[in-house]
Amino acid sequence: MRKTNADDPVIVVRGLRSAFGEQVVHDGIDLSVRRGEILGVVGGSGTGKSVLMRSIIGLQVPVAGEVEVFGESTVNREEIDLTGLTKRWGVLFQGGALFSTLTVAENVQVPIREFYPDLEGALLDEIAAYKVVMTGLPADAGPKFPAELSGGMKKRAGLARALALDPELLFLDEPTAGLDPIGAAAFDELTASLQKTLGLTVFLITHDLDTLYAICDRVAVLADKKVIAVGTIDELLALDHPWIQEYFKGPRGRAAIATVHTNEERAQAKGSS
Ligand SMILES: Nc1ncnc2c1ncn2[C@@H]1O[C@H](COP(=O)(O)OP(=O)(O)OP(=O)(O)O)[C@@H](O)[C@H]1O
Repeated sequence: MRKTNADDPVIVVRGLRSAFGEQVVHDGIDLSVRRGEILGVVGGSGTGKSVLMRSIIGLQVPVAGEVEVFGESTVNREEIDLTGLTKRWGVLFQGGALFSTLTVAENVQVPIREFYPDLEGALLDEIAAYKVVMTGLPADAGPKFPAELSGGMKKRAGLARALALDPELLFLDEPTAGLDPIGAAAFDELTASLQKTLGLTVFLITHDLDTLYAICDRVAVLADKKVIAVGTIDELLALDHPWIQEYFKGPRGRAAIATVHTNEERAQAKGSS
C-alpha cells in the first residue's frame, strides 16, 4: 500500500473514460477531492454524475483512466480487493436503496454484519440504534420497515446505513431529491453537521442549488463529457461557460442567491440584537 499524507487528495480521477456500447459518457474526466471538503457535483441530467460516483467506488469499470481513493486504485475491481477501502466509505444511493424486507435497524446492520460477522446481536442493535438517532430519526424508527417511512425519513435511514462503519468518506447521490424545501434544508444541515463532527469528506451529487450554496465548499461541473470547472461558486460565476451561467444565474440560481442573502441578513440581525 502506498504511503499517503494528510493533505493528499482523498479521491483522484485521471483521464476517466466511460462508455456503454457506443455511448461515451465521460471522455477524459480529471478531478481531485480534498480531505474534509464537501464537493458538490452538478451537471445536466444524463451527464454521468452517478456513473462517475459508481466508477470511483469500483462499481463501474471505466474504458480508460485511473481512479484512486485514499491512494489506492479502484478500477479493474476483478483484480483488486476493495474490501479494505469499502469499509472507509459510505454510500447513499439515489432513492435510498434500502432493503424493503428489512427494518431500518436491520438495514443499518447489513454492512456491519458483512465486515464483522462475529459481532453479537445486542452490540449490533446498540450500534444501529446509535446510527438511527445520529441521523435525526426518532428512536422508534429502528423497528419500522422502509414502506412505513416518509421520503425524508428514508433518506435519513439510508444515511444511517451509509454511516454504519464510521466511514471517512461519504458519497451522497441526490440526497435532497424529492424532499420539500424544509425537509431538504434540514437534510443539508444534517450533512453539514455530520461532516463537521465526524471530519468527513463528502462527494455530493445534486441538482439542488440551495444545497450548493448552503453547504458545499467547492462545486465540480460536468458537461461536454468532462469536468469543465471546479471551484467555489464565486469562482464558477466568473466563468463564461453557457451552462454554468444559465445554471447559476437562471431564475432558480437567482432565487438560491436571494435565500443565502436573506439567511445572512437574518443571522447578522440576530447577532446584533
Ligand atoms: N448501466 C447502464 N447501462 C447503460 N447505460 C447507462 C447505465 N448507467 C448509466 N447509463 C447511461 O449513462 C448516462 C449517464 O447516466 P447517469 O445516471 O450517470 O447520469 P446523471 O448525470 O447521474 O443523471 P441524473 O441527473 O438524471 O441522475 C445516461 O445516458 C444513462 O442512460
